[in-house]
Amino acid sequence: MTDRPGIVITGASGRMGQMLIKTVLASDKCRLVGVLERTGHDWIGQDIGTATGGQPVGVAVTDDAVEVFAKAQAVIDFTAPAATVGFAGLAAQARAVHVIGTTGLSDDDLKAINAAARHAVIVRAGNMSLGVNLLVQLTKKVAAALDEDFDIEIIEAHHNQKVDAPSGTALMLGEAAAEGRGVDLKDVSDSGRDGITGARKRGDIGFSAIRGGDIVGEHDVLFAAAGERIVLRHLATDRAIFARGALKAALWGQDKAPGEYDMMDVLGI
Ligand SMILES: NC(=O)C1=CN([C@@H]2O[C@H](COP(=O)(O)OP(=O)(O)OC[C@H]3O[C@@H](n4cnc5c(N)ncnc54)[C@H](O)[C@@H]3O)[C@@H](O)[C@H]2O)C=CC1
Ligand SMILES: O=C(O)C1=N[C@H](C(=O)O)C[C@H](O)C1
Repeated sequence: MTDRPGIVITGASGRMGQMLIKTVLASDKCRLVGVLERTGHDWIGQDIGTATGGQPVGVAVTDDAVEVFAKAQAVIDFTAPAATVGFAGLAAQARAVHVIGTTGLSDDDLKAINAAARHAVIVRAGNMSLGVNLLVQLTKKVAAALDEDFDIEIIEAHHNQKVDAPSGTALMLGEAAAEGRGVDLKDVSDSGRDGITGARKRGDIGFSAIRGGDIVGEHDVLFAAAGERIVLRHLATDRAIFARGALKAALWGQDKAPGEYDMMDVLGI
């Protein structure tokens, strides 16, 4: 039984942290060997089962990443950019697969993550669900088939606690649309319109973000031309879809060579 990979979950009390812990505990393909929270959090030292209102599971919440990563074959990390960059170095030192779901990463953060991937397997994606990763492929195909008579707009909606915009998923979709069109997203991205913006520039890829209530995550890719519109849509109604994808990535990464991978690699699509 001990050959099942040991998994550490970071951000144990977060929306995704709690869903990931549930998913790992319910799986017969892995073991939960540690859960991490930020220093000063009320749950530090408590059993994660009792902290979440259930029976003890024999895993105490810790704030010591070095100690807990040493027990891990994989670290699944949905936290915040500064935390994730630190964890990338520490997971690489422990030679643990690092599955990164955290979004809002800067170019410098991405460089640091890429450097850590020289020593260990990192799987990173702004969205770990099967549906969104298929939508990314569809977006690339549709964008390649249409010319700039079709304006591309990406509209996303999330809960009122989300701190980054556009969402990681919206950026994945934007990158896919830009790739399909053979352009660099940095040159055509248009987000945060406000005031007298002027007419829409032909060829731009626009982003709009809605924040409200408990929306789990909704993404539309709109191709709008004179006289017709195509809308590609993904609606997430349960965070379990992200947790399932992340666990799949953690298991997939066990026999891979060091490097940075994404969910397309994991799903083989
Ligand atoms: N790639 C994907 O499929 C998905 C990505 N996300 C992303 O995951 C991230 C987290 O989302 P939520 O769970 O909704 O946020 P949340 O705010 O509910 O949870 C984040 C948790 O990380 C903890 N944390 C922050 N710094 C830490 C540190 N240094 N050490 C240990 N723990 C630390 C916080 O205390 C908190 O418990 C966001 O960036 C979000 O966009 C969310 C859902 C799906
Ligand atoms: O913060 C969230 O909740 C989500 N974040 C990811 C993103 O930024 O796209 C994935 C999902 O949409 C939920």
